[in-house]
Amino acid sequence: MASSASVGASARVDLDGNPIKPLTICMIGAGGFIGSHLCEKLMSETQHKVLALDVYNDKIKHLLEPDNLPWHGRITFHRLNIKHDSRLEGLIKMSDLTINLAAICTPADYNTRPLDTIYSNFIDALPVVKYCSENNKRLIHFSTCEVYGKTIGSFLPKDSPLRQDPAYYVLKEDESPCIFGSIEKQRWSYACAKQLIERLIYAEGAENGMEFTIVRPFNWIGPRMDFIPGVDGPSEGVPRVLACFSNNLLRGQPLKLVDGGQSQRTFVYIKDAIEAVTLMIENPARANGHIFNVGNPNNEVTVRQLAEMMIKVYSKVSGEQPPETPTIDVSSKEFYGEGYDDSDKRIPDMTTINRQLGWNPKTSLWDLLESTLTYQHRTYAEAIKKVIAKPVAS
Ligand SMILES: NC(=O)c1ccc[n+]([C@@H]2O[C@H](COP(=O)([O-])OP(=O)(O)OC[C@H]3O[C@@H](n4cnc5c(N)ncnc54)[C@H](O)[C@@H]3O)[C@@H](O)[C@H]2O)c1
Ligand SMILES: O=c1ccn([C@@H]2O[C@H](COP(=O)(O)OP(=O)(O)O[C@H]3OC[C@@H](O)[C@H](O)[C@H]3O)[C@@H](O)[C@H]2O)c(=O)[nH]1
Repeated sequence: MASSASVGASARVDLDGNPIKPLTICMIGAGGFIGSHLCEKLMSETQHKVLALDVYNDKIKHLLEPDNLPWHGRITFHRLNIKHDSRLEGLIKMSDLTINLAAICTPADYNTRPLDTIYSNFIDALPVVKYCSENNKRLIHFSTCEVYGKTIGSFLPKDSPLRQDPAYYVLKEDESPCIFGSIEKQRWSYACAKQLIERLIYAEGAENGMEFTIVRPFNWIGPRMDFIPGVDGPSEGVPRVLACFSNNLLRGQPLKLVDGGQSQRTFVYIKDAIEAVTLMIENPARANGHIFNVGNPNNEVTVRQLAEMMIKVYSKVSGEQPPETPTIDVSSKEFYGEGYDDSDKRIPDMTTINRQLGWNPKTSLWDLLESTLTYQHRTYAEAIKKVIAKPVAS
């Protein structure tokens, strides 16, 4: 099987050996964490054109300027909010493929801004699906591993041996149920909105023949994820865990473990995950009609173990001593507020993506943290020193 990434740009072939035709891709949410890495990959390794739509472009500025970049003319930025912009349909019509990444996707928002979360993840995605269906355009939609919610095993007694049986916790696209908490646990507003848009896309495929692929990312992490509060984001903002812990490390503060850091996650390096998305883009016959878990089942840790590893790696890359009190426990109510709840464990089943696209992640958790924290230190350490030195206005 020929790898699409291993051959030169001029002679690139898909997984079945057919030459890859250059596509025009309408990428919505291109200015975010995943979008910025996908744009980088598409510009440096392929001949595809990208219409990059977002309200911000800070994370892709290096791809847009200056004019003499080798991919000049293949990427154009369109500053627009898909909630209310009549240009959206035209841009989808001009493209061969639409990729929708736009979303509110930070857990601190799910229980505190549930309306914005539901609108962003369901209502705002509706016109994108409609325009793709009506205009016979292919759609790659970004959903989430959160649609699985909690594992079946989490409902078994604590000492049940069945908890060790993968049948009770491995998450399979075509078999696992979606298990959310009660309505007052507003954490699940995001997962529920994502689930309904998945069902709508699936139904468009079944009833109207729309060509679609749904991606369920399992904690993709790497450089440019979210923001560092008080530097390139609001001081009171709460980003996802990688940026929360990076912020604590940069400031020499203890890392906060929500409810003791007992939840488990599998983390995958963004650059590995982007390889999977590129395969989906360039192998429509293998990707259409499928839902794909994209994660790294070998990189499982509790949040406490993640914190401990990040402390060690940061000390290595920065040359600084770890904080005297490395971690502290905080309750979820104190950290996220009322209505928070959590996924207990997230191991992706890899059968579908292995079979359809032959993809496997490569990077260990230690290695991906080393490159990511090197980036965080290089990008933010000086800025943090300045913020800390600034006298607080009285
Ligand atoms: N990073 C992960 O591990 C992860 C995990 C599961 C799911 N996802 C999903 O992947 C997608 C991308 O995630 P990300 O980590 O890059 O998030 P991100 O927040 O970095 O990127 C989302 C981008 O969408 C843009 N956007 C939001 N609403 C918009 C609107 N109305 N109009 C125009 N642009 C808008 C934002 O400005 C942002 O740049 C999301 O759908 C998210 O739910 C990501
Ligand atoms: O400072 C912190 C931040 C977070 N946490 C914990 O770390 C874990 C991971 O938190 P993240 O912020 O990365 O978010 P989650 O993994 O819960 O959800 C994410 O999963 C997939 C995507 O859809 C979203 O990007 C997001 O919802 C949670 O258990 C959270 O409670 C801490 O213990 N301390």
